[in-house]
Amino acid sequence: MRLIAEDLAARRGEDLIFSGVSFTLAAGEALVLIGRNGSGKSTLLRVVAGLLRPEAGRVEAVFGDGRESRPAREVSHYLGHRNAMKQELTVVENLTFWRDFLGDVQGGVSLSIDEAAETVGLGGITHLPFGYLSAGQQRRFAMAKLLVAHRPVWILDEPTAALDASADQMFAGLVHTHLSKGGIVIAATHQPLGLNDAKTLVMKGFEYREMEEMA
Ligand SMILES: Nc1ncnc2c1ncn2[C@@H]1O[C@H](COP(=O)(O)OP(=O)(O)OP(=O)(O)O)[C@@H](O)[C@H]1O
Repeated sequence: MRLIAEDLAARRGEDLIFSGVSFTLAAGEALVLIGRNGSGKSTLLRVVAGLLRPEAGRVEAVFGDGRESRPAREVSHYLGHRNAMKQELTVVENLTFWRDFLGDVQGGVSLSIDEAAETVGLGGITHLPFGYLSAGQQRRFAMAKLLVAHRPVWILDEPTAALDASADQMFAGLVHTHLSKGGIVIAATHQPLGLNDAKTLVMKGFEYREMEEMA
């Protein structure tokens, strides 16, 4: 499978944030978005995830010889700044919802909720309401969401912001395993996350580009 973005443009409110963004990622490849605050990294990730309609262009998952394609959002996990979990529900209830809602794509194999909890280092507390957990524990369970439903594309927006070094290391391991199995990762991150061989895309933001042209 390949992830292909062609000539994407996106608008927030009145402002065109970027245009002409294209990239191709093959199985096992990662793309890291680089750019100052407000340059459009989160906006691009939300477009790829299908959470924001592009102003122009398209982003698709293309299979085999290219005759079959699906919108990228149908094969993607999105881990944004927020955890996307209900505070009142237990961890098991939250992860069960995501497992059933997202399902496994492409005959992939996912982990059970207990296995995923063990993998993020938090086996044994999945019966607790999500809201009872520490911020770091909550983030680790948000990462477990990536494991309970198999989706080949992981879209990650600052996934380890505010986490301790061991959580960084744990998550880098998850990313590495995902890529080694032929997964695709597109991320905005200031942590290395084991993405040393990743492709990079520099986001400049529209105002910045206009200023550069004027200078
Ligand atoms: N909901 C929104 N409505 C209007 N403008 C928005 C909205 N969200 C973001 N923007 C604007 O879009 C631009 C790009 O924001 P975006 O969050 O994509 O940047 P970023 O590169 O991810 O920044 P950061 O590194 O700070 O997370 C910014 O100028 C921001 O003010």
